[in-house]
Amino acid sequence: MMPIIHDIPKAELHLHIEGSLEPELMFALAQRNHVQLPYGSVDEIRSAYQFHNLQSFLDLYYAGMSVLLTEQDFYDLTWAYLQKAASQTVKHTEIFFDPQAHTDRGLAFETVHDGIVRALTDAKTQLGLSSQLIMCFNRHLSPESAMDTLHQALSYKDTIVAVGLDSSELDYPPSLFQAVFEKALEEGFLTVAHAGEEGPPEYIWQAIRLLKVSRIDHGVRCIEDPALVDYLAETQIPLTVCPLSNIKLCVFDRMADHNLKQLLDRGLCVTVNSDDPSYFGGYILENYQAVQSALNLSQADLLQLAQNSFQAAFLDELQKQSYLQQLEAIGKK
Ligand SMILES: Nc1ncnc2[nH]cnc12
Ligand SMILES: [Zn+2]
Repeated sequence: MMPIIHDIPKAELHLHIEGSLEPELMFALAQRNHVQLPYGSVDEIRSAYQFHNLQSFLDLYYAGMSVLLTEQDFYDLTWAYLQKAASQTVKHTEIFFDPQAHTDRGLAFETVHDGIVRALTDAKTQLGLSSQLIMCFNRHLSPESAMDTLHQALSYKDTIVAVGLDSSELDYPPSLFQAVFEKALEEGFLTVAHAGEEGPPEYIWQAIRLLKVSRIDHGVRCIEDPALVDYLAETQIPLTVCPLSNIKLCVFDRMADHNLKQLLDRGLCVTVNSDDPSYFGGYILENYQAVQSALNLSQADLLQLAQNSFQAAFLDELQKQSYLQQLEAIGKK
């Protein structure tokens, strides 16, 4: 491995906290909460993680969450991810959570939110790791349910910076959620959306034009529309790309086929992220390593990716500049 991958400061901007639930913790929480899992061992859980598309993953992802019941469970889940991220020199992280996947099981919004935020607060003081929290609407659920969830989030504007859109993409275009996103923007939230992971470039255009997103999550199918690629290069609307996820969910057959390097060379603000690290076989470091070796990335490419991650982050200008200067200094060594 190029040691620089571990050592450079990085921001992670596309991480579903529920997707960082490792089989060991899933097992431990199942016992603690007396939840019956359809697996007999940690190994059995791991071997079930074979996916052929996004939906085949989502089915297991939502089932795995059944072990998360208390505020302490959400704290433990988040704390485990934050420790791992800090150990890989992640300095800033922007975490997605899926409130509807929990409130639909009868948990209180507050239970989920408070456990996550308590861990984020501890990470700032104990690990020197800063963060933001992004609340995702599940697009397989109705726009009415999303609006209801937005109303619940209005009391948490101090801790939730943005709203996002995730879950099954095909047949659920961003346009369905235009009214919810308009209301979120009016209330002062930033917006992001998963688009162009499995869905067509048109969904990326809709996310930009109708949902007024600050970033596109995934976005790799933009390459099919040259005008869109030009637009993304010109506006520098970032893409939070998740290489190992894309291979596990068969968006690309092999890492050597991934278009990250093409997009980077075209001048897009591409970032590298882990998406659901427990399910896809690696955290941010393993994602950087995988693209570096499969696509022959240079040290300059790696520094550009790290620089993009801070450029694309919801950080204030001063903090951004401080990380960008650190990266510039490493580049000059
Ligand atoms: N890769 C992904 N795409 C859409 N929704 C998700 N939820 C968790 N991971 C996701
Ligand atoms: Zn995602």
